[in-house]
Amino acid sequence: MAGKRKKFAKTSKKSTNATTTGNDNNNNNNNDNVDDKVLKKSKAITDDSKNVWGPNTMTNEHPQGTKDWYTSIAKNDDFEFYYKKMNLLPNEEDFKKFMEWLGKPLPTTFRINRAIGESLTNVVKKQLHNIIDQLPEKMIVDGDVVEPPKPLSWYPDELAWHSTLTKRSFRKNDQLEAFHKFLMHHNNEGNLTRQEAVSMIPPIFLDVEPHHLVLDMCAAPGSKTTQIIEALHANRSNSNTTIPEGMIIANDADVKRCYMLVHQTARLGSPTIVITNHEAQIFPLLYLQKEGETERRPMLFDRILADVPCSGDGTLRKNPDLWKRWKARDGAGLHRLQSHIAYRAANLLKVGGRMVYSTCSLNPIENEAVIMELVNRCQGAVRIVDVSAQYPTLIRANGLHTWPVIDKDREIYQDFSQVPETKKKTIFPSFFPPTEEQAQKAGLKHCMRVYPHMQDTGGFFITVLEKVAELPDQIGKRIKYEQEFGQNKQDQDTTTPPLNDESSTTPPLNDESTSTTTTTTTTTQVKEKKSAVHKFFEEPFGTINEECKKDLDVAEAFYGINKEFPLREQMLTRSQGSKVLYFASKPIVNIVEGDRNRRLKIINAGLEILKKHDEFGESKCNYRICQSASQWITPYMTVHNTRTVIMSPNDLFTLLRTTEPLFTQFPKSIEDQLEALEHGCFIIKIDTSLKTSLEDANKDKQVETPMQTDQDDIIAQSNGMVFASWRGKRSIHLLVQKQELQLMANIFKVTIEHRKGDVNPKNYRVPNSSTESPTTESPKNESSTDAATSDTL
Ligand SMILES: C[S@@+](CC[C@H](N)C(=O)[O-])C[C@H]1O[C@@H](n2cnc3c(N)ncnc32)[C@H](O)[C@@H]1O
Repeated sequence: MAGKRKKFAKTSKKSTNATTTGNDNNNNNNNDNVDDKVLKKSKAITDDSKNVWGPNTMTNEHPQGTKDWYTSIAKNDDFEFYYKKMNLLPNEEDFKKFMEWLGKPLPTTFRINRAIGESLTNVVKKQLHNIIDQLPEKMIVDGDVVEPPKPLSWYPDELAWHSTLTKRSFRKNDQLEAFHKFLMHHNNEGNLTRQEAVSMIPPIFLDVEPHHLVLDMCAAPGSKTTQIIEALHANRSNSNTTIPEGMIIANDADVKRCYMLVHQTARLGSPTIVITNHEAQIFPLLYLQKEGETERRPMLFDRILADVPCSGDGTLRKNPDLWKRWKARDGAGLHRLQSHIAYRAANLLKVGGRMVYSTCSLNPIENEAVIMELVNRCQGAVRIVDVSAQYPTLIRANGLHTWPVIDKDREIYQDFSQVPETKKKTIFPSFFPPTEEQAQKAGLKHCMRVYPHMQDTGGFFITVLEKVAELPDQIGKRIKYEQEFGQNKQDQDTTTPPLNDESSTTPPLNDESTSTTTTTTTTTQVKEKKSAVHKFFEEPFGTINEECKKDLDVAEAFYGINKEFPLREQMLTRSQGSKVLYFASKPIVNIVEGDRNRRLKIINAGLEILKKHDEFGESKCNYRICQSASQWITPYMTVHNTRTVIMSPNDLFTLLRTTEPLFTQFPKSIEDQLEALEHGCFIIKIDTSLKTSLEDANKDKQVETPMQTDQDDIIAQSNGMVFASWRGKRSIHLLVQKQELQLMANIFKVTIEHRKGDVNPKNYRVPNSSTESPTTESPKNESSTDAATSDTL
């Protein structure tokens, strides 16, 4: 596969790569309110994303964002009282440091997206090292010593970086200009994702492999989802064109935030993703049909991430406004929802599978208490995994074994018997710590706590769990299922035990309080509640019909797509006769095919691969290739087929510089190929090894050569790039969003020249095969029609 395959699936100029956040869970313990709060928070996240580099609250004009401002705002007596009593850090000095670091601005951290392919990853790393080499070891900005960016020691392959530099420092120090430009440029390009360091931890402990079926239960805005997608594409390299076997379902209860997920993941151009809109605690059981079997069987996941909604006090450095609002009851109010989600995760996990439970909260009621509740409820079927040997340079504290329960009036209870009747509606037995013996038996110390002062980050809680047996209430259901289908045989691979279905899962937690609880949301109430955020209007996905298959026969012949490409088998559509076809990995198609999976509320699945182009005029094939999927299909287009034209980086400059370059603007050999090409869609592939010979060819033709030797790194980025393009009468047009082309032109330092005759380059007119003029022959409004889709660079 071309090393640059992802390069062409980027839609994001300003990524909404906000890091994880807890819910804004003020003043109540009713889980139903989560949704409204989430909506508000979702707005906050969108707004945050505008501020691409530097702490979110930072502006240059306002004292907000200065060190002193942080120190002054970082105060909340209740918070300090609560966590002191919780004995979070028994050593007084450590607790002091913890409080002190919570009052400091959060450094900027970013991740190089591994999914961009090996060669581009190396180019980005090399550029970064070059910039850092030019910086002094220490710089003074605003009287403070600032250091050049450093890789996070614990993150694999130098892919995650940390910098104490902020927007403010960039503006105040000329030496930092190159670094600032690097960040802006690669962030816009989708090569980097800004993400809090601690938020990168859960996915790396999930240990995702390319064939895995993964569920990300609370996924929006999607920074961890993108990490998981990268792991599913881990085999992606220049030489490996294999289409991934695995899949990730990225789910969120908030439909608006699901669209943030669509946007965030579109940049990666992956056929492995499905975005769904369910409450995680009642995520439906899906059914897969294995090869050679006639019946569908319950589908269990290899990996599940439960990055649950939480009170979010681990994000105080990033969201200092939270200091004013922090309340002990915020965490308590989410405990039961978190427990339900964790139990549903355990339910949907394969035996032998791994799940990670995480929060950006420091509160044991949302963390260890939830884990203990899960372990107890699963009666040995789920165990906490000791991962202390993994990522040893990541500094972390052990999970707590004990903690008091403290209410809003600062009353402290050591066990449930001390709780007055009036408070039993809000304080549950599962809030309380286990006995020391139980904690040891469960391995509670293997939970991980990351505190701000340990390595200059936010706070996070992470626990890795493994399912070692079927859950007690799954066993009876499996036997019943096997009897029903006459398959009373043992599954050898442990992957298919039937389990709780949506309707029968997440029964109330097994604590005595459940029956007396009136204010806590039960599963039934959750299901019955039709909140506005759950309205779902998406057209369902389905497989393609016979008529469409006939069209695909034509497309196959037209583009010279070889039989190894699953053109019909891995194709989805939203309605028969729809203009768009989607390419998806096998398990996704399998799910969509199953009638029993109809209740799955799919927002998006796979990626757009073929689109009808009725309005484009003359072509033998009804479908054009979408830019987002061109990286996947191009390696399967036969070399001798004329619908792939190999060009040099010089030709790329010509393509970028001129909105619709004439065939005659290219070297003779390419001009001839373009002349010989039938009208319609084709693929341009950039090959940097053609550089020298085509420079020579350009000389003969006296074509300007914009390439300069000091641009080598940038030029290397173009190797393997593929562009869906349109062959007109005498000129060609890239089927790529206009803004993406502009961005590329910026990267390659090319000024776009609009040729005489480009009346309105933003709004091309429809080409007409009989009357088209060479200067205005491209598809109508190509860029803007695709703007909301993933059909982009
Ligand atoms: C901590 S954030 C997740 C952050 C995300 N994992 C990331 O890394 O970008 C929690 C998410 O849970 C969602 N949420 C809240 N209640 C939920 C529920 N019952 N089921 C599923 N998602 C829920 C919120 O909309 C929010 O997007």
